[in-house]
Amino acid sequence: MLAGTTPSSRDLKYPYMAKRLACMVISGAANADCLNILQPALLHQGTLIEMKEEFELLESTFRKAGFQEEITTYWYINVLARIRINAFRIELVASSYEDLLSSAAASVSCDSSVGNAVYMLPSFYNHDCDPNAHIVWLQNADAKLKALRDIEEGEELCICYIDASMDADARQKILADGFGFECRCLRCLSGD
Ligand SMILES: C[S@@+](CC[C@H](N)C(=O)[O-])C[C@H]1O[C@@H](n2cnc3c(N)ncnc32)[C@H](O)[C@@H]1O
Repeated sequence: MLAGTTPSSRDLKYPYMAKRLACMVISGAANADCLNILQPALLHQGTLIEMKEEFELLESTFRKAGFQEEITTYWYINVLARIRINAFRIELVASSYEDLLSSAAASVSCDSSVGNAVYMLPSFYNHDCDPNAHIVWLQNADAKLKALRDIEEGEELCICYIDASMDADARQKILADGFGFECRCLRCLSGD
């Protein structure tokens, strides 16, 4: 797991996590290729330019601090592209599992997460606007998978990446803008 407390601006979240990973790689605490197994986000040209500029700043900071150069622009962009669609917002559940989808929707809207992290196995769960499972955090940053209904043997486990209470157009827009895909789940295909 790659974790970090949330910086004040949500926009700073992903570069912040990438910088933490860079420090872990330089110190030998993590392998440089530890996120390579995860699917990367498709990045627009403007985003790539921003990331290159961020990396130049990071590189000059490391150089001033006397670190040998061990990471490259390519590495930095590769990491950010993976963090972008695989990071989870950690929201501790107060006391019960009741009404998990409402709780997830509330946490998305009020930005009350206690941090963000990338988890390897949960990163492989695809999205569904009518999910059969949900990731929860109880006392700490250990992610638990909770079934939301009975699940048939062989049925794919899917979680919802966003607030499922929104209408289909709003959901599609957020998934396209934030995750770079057109949702093809049954609920979206039915227009609900
Ligand atoms: C966190 S990854 C999920 C795991 C990924 N499918 C894999 O094989 O590693 C998120 C990516 O999976 C794909 N994906 C997930 N749910 C989807 C859905 N409902 N419709 C279309 N693509 C989806 C998209 O490419 C999205 O950017």
